[in-house]
Amino acid sequence: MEVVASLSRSHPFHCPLRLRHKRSCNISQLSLSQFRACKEPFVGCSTYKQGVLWNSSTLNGASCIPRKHVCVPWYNYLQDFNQPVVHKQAKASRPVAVRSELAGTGIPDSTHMLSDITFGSRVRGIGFYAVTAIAAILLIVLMIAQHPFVLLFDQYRRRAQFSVAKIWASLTVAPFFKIEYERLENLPPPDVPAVYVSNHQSFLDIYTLLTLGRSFKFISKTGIFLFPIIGWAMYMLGVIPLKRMDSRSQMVLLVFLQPSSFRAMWQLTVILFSFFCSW
Ligand SMILES: CCCCCCCCCCCCCCCC(=O)OC[C@@H](O)COP(=O)(O)O
Repeated sequence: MEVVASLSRSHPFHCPLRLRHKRSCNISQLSLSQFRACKEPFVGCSTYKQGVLWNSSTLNGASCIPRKHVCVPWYNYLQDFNQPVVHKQAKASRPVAVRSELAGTGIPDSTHMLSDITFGSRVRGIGFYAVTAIAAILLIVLMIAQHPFVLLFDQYRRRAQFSVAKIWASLTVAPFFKIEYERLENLPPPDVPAVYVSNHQSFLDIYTLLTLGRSFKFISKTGIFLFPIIGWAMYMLGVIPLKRMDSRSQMVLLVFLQPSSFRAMWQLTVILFSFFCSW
């Protein structure tokens, strides 16, 4: 997993985080762009052209898949926070190589065939989901119990809930992956408002980010809130819902990202996933 951080549009710097599989050298890449929106309000995206595919059947290894558009830069949306510019660029294509591959219609040399999925990989995939489900079922009780107190004493940052989420993510990841953090010191302090953009090459970036133990305000598509337990946890964590194709919902998000908005006042850190850039 790799993080790209930038404090200004002209002077980006890199602070990679790597998420390695214990048995292989495959790396799940994630890139984030971080900006102190209070000083220079803009949001950016990664320029990575390689996607990394993970699913329950391929936990034994990641398959790099080419992506035509990792994201469309958000600069055009947010050049002026007071007057957001409507992006006229053609809609970027969605990364559908995963589905194509499973349907046997993927890019020929991009991924392995279904027949390559070993029994061991299947077992590991099932094990991963079993561990994450059991951990979630146990920990959601704790989250529900402490939620009234969280709302009373820490309504905005919800640190206690993020601590539980960190435990959940750590318990899930530990048996299957070894997370190596590099240049973590380049990240701003937790109480500095910032916007991070993840290229969301796999769902593992969520686990990895949660292990940092920071009170991120994730942006999520609304459909995920419907998942039992995970959706409840997201609600209690204060995850911000976004209807991707709904212009009103998009505008609400843009207002939320303004430096003068509540985000800056609350000293929050926002996580955006880059697929939101390719509406
Ligand atoms: C005790 C249990 C604790 C559980 C904690 C759960 C914390 C979840 C953190 C919220 C992260 C939500 C991020 C969702 C991002 C998102 O919206 O992903 C959608 C993408 O995939 C692509 O969707 P699609 O293009 O439709 O395939």
